[in-house]
Amino acid sequence: MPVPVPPQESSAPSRPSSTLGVLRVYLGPLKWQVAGLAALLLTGTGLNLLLPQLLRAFVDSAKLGAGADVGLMARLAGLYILLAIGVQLMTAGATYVGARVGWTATNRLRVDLMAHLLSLDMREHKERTPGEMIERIDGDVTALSNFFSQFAVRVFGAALLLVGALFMFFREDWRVGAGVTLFTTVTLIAMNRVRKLGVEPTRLERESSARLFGFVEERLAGLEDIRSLGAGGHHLNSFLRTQRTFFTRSVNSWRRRSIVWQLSMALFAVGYVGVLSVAVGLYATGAITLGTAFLLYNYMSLVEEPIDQLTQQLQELQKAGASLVRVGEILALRSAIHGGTLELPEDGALSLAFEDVSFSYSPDEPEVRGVLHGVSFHLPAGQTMGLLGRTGSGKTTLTRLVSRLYDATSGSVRLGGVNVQDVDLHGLRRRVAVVTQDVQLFQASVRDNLSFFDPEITDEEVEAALNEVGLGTWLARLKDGVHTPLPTGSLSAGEAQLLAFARVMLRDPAVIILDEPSSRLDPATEALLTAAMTRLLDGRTAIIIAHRLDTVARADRILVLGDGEVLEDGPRAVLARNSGSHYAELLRAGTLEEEGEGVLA
Ligand SMILES: Nc1ncnc2c1ncn2[C@@H]1O[C@H](COP(=O)(O)OP(=O)(O)OP(=O)(O)O)[C@@H](O)[C@H]1O
Repeated sequence: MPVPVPPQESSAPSRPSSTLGVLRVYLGPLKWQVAGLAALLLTGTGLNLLLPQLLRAFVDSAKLGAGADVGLMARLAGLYILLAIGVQLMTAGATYVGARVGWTATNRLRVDLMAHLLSLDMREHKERTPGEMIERIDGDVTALSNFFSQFAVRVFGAALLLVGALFMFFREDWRVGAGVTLFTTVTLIAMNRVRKLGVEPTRLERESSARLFGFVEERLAGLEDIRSLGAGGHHLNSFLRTQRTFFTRSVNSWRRRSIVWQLSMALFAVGYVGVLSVAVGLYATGAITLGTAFLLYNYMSLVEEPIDQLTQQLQELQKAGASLVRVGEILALRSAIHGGTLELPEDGALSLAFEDVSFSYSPDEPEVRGVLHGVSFHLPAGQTMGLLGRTGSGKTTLTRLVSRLYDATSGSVRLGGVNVQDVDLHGLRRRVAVVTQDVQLFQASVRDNLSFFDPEITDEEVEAALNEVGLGTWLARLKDGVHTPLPTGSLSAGEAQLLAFARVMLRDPAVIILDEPSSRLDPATEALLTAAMTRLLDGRTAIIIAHRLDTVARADRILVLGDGEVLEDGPRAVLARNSGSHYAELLRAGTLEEEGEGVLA
């Protein structure tokens, strides 16, 4: 089984950005299925139009009374049944092929969109909420899927049937044809106008529904806080208000929408009366047979169905159009971060250097002050650097530049002497591991959580990594070992950190960036973490955003950041001896956590 390779900015395949481009790329390879669909629809429509002709022949033969050819009538009835079954089979086939085309095209589009979003750089992600991204991948693509799968079948099929039925009317009598065509045009225009009345109320209803779900999701996520603050009653009241709005908007939108079918029923009642009156009139004058009168009535029902479909689908068509534009916009986004061609060595630690690095989250707005200013340091291979600084001084930002979540606005970041911008991105991210305080766990087995779903990593390797970070006894308690599902939220903060360490162990990176947990852990867990950290950092280059003196004490070097500038950088032992240094001051204060901010300010 091939190992899934995470999408990279540099290797992202070129994806269509225009609306037509999206259609061409995703429907193009399915051209034979689309052709098959058209054939099924055409045949089905043809058969459908033939049925009333058989009915006419049957009625006209029956009218002859005793002289009727019973054999012919039986054959006509048999043929009618066969054709009716044929129509049903064609319709079922067209629905199946349509759905298949729709799902195949949109599944590919969904995968491409997902891969594209994963490959976009952090700047793009910060500009959109995760909810918006989910709406693009799910909501818009589902709208498109409906469009691909149903539009062809419903709209194209309905249009074919309508044109066919009108043609048949003209064939029988051009005056009837002209009358029904006029009726069809007026009905289509009127229903379209009326349908528009429902658009805004429907939008408001959907907005309320989204708000209701958003409300529930947010409150469930913050359940602990809500309970501990005793805010349950307040939130329930807000929930009732949100629900009431949803209800009133739903009723309003239903009322508006119901006008459409009420109008449709009224118009068709008029249409049927008109056609029947004409048919009866023509029959009375002897211009047509009774069978033809039946035929006209039947063709009228073949006009009603497509008009209903067409007006219904028009709204879907508008929705799909808007989705197609939005999907095209997302696919047109290009990551500003591109990988280079150089490969980092596969083994061994690497030195890390910042050379006069400045960085701003908004490089296009010079009036916004950047986060890092002229940062320079050199961390020899295999050494650990303790990174200190008060909140907001730029510590996390500095580490983000190493794995190229962002690129320096000026200056360069070098790994093993090579500018990170010249290195292949996939390779870079494989060699640089980041452990944040906020460990992300997935609804998957322990094994998959550690290996990131890489089947090449064996169970034994996963077990070894867990044992190495001190989670051996925890693992022994699990029912199915590494295959036990790991429910989100089931781990303590310390265990989650240790799992994150085990993940890094499995990857064997050259550089480790570690944002140490700032929350206090119990002494036993701290001891475990410290031991695991020692094993993790052994023989690797590391930056630790340190919150505790213990951790800093293990660092070879110390760098103190203040407002994005290097306040102090040097070997820890030297700084500790220099009583005037920031670091020595911190040591005198006794703890980094409680008093660090005051000292570093
Ligand atoms: N994605 C972002 N977009 C814009 N500004 C950001 C972004 N991330 C951080 N900042 C800003 O950059 C500055 C430095 O943030 P950073 O997270 O690097 O600080 P820090 O030293 O790691 O702080 P802490 O110790 O609280 O984690 C802060 O003013 C912060 O508001």
